[in-house]
Amino acid sequence: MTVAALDVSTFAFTEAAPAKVNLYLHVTGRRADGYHLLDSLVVFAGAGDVLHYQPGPEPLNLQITGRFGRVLDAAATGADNLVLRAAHALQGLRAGQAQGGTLVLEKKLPVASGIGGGSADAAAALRLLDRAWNVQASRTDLLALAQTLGADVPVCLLSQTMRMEGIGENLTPAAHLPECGMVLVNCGQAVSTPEVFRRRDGAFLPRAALPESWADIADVVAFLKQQGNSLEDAACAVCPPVGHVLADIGGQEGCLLARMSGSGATCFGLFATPQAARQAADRLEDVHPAWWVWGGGLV
Ligand SMILES: C[C@@](CO)(OP(=O)(O)O)[C@H](O)COP(=O)(O)OP(=O)(O)OC[C@H]1O[C@@H](n2ccc(N)nc2=O)[C@H](O)[C@@H]1O
Ligand SMILES: Nc1ncnc2c1ncn2[C@@H]1O[C@H](COP(=O)(O)OP(=O)(O)O)[C@@H](O)[C@H]1O
Repeated sequence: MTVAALDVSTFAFTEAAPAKVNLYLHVTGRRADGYHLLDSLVVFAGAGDVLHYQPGPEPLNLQITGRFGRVLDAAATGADNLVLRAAHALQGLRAGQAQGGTLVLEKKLPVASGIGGGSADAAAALRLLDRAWNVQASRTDLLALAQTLGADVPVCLLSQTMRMEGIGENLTPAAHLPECGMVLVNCGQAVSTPEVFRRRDGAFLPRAALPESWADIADVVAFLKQQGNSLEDAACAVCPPVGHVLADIGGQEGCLLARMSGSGATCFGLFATPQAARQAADRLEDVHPAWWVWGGGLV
């Protein structure tokens, strides 16, 4: 249900759900069940959905607003929504903790776009409701719950720079990036993750030799240029506009690196400063008003 009338500024609890960005993503192998093993450096952008919660006597319900709320309505409504699935999973962790109230999800991130919007929403719901319901679940319990909700939910629960391996369950802290800017661009075409994995070909890539610290953003970019996104070619085949998006980001003044995130179609550009990224985003938005474009800093 998309509702515009609720005044979320009066809601007691708010939680950000930042976009996940895979700075590099190597498919390193394949499990017996067909899932692909990954090695990825994951960061979180200042862009994101926002989740609000007001406890109340009514049964727990979710309303969705925002630019992409309507898209999500068609794709995942009611109890299937990752926010409600996360809420119910958390209730299951502590019998007797069930509470009612209204959740409002401001859906600002494009759906099925490689930046983990649904995973970020689920993770935000776990953080928010753990606090609101005073569940006080341990980090281990929350991470285990997160894993049952999706491969990217554990990293989104932490929402900090991490190296992600396995299919998302192996997380190790990674050095924070030096101050830099990021542009995110999505052409508006949803991309199917299973199809992109199915179309991927080529050799498995090795695990990257990730440094323990960065001197500056040039150091980060030099490292990232030695890596790649193993799913980029497949995503370009499924969704040819990805190639144009990459060229347009890469052609922006000050762009240090342009690459696709996750299984696409969202692509990112790295810049020296958040201001340079915002300026590039403004220019891209002028030329492509139908695209979703964001520019700013990292979390
Ligand atoms: C590629 C990544 C990288 O962060 O990001 P997104 O593109 O989703 O943002 C994730 O690993 C996405 O993981 P997840 O969110 O679980 O993918 P799902 O949509 O549930 O997976 C759909 C299907 O893709 C294939 N799949 C997915 C993940 C994986 N490591 N190997 C796979 O082979 C499987 O066929 C799976 O059934
Ligand atoms: N709250 C939610 N936000 C986004 N997608 C959701 C949500 N709940 C369920 N979904 C479903 O999860 C799928 C993956 O969406 P999303 O996380 O945006 O993809 P990606 O990780 O590729 O960016 C979508 O097709 C959508 O149907």
